[in-house]
Amino acid sequence: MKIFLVGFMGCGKSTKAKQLANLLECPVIDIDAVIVAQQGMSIADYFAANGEAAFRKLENEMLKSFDYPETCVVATGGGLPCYFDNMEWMNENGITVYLEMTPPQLVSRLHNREKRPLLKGMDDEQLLAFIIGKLEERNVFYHQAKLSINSFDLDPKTLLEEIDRLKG
Ligand SMILES: Nc1ncnc2c1ncn2[C@@H]1O[C@H](COP(=O)(O)OP(=O)(O)O)[C@@H](O)[C@H]1O
Ligand SMILES: O=C(O)C1=C[C@@H](OP(=O)(O)O)[C@@H](O)[C@H](O)C1
Ligand SMILES: [Mg+2]
Repeated sequence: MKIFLVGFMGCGKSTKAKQLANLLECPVIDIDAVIVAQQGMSIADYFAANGEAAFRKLENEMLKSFDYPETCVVATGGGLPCYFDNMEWMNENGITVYLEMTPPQLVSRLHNREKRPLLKGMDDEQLLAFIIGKLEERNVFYHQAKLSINSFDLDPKTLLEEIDRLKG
């Protein structure tokens, strides 16, 4: 079983992927971390050097070419499901889970904005407006996930139970 976690920046994909993988005793793959390791630079530096379009192409290639173990948990970047046929591909190759949060909940989790090039320099008010607008564009992709669940207070055991229920 491959579990793909999707959702907006700050919803907890990277953190929950590690927790779920711990519970399942399986490997965790964070696509952003794989890109950082392969490119030898941070996501922010990659954006600055090559631009967003190049990053989208790279994450698409990485998503599809990675040699996934049979059982694993995959944390995607917040934009990944919204480009090319990535969402469709994840639905064909595993169980997709949308970790949902309200815009104010997301703002409260996004302290480290310099690490995320799309959020660089924003104050709380600008960030809230940005999130509301971007979610409007992105929700159509995120909602293609097999399971949608609010992740603000979600403990990994409950998340795993919900995923197991889905598998039937
Ligand atoms: N349960 C939690 N309670 C408080 N802060 C959390 C919790 N889970 C994650 N965070 C923090 O929220 C931020 C976003 O989490 P992260 O896993 O990086 O999200 P994503 O990968 O979806 O962008 C990080 O600073 C992380 O430390
Ligand atoms: O939403 C996005 O477009 C992005 C989200 C980031 O990942 P996180 O969602 O883990 O922050 C990272 O891939 C990049 O900064 C772009
Ligand atoms: Mg992440």
